Amino acid sequence: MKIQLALDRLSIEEAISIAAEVEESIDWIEVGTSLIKEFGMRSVKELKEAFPHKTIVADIKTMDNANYEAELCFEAGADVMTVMGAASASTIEACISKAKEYGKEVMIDLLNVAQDQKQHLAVWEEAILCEHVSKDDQELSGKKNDFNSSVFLGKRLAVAGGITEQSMQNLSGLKPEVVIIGSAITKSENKKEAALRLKTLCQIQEVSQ
Ligand SMILES: O=C(CO)[C@H](O)[C@H](O)COP(=O)(O)O
Repeated sequence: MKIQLALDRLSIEEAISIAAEVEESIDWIEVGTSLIKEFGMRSVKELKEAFPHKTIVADIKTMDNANYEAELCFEAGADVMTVMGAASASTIEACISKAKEYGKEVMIDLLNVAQDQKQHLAVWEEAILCEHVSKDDQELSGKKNDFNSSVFLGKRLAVAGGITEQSMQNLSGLKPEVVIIGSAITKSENKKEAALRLKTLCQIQEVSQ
């Protein structure tokens, strides 16, 4: 299981500094949607320049205008871009084909995607499908992630949304390729130690699978 560090609601400088602090315990670095909205592609470019050896995920959450947004991400240095699973098939297909052109990857965000639609999305075997509990559902409706009840049909899975050291145990049945963790690291008093504990928990789950 890879840990994708989600960097949200930060300045670019803060994002780089946090990523540097926990670099050894994380695998992929996500330039969060909030950074992309606030600072544009400069955020992706500067994170890639700071961490050229890391996989950089541009969490652009494309809903339309796929070719344009995919080119923006990949030209800025992203290795993976995100597209919403609720977008049209032509939007998702365009992101995947643009990613192939650049030798890059696509993550499909399953926020608000019904189970039958997830089945259709599973045809994109090369893409990573991301089960996601939204910030608003967490913060405004008090929803907790309960990935235990998720029935996952695709080949490559990521999980995101309020994942903590405690909720990591809910992931054992799912065996995700990527665990996306933001606040549990970025808001921790000792980020380095929090990231290390999360990495250890991932390793324990891997050996027990
Ligand atoms: O995509 C996101 C918000 O839409 C976040 O990256 C994702 O939810 C992970 O952050 P956290 O662990 O803080 O919930």
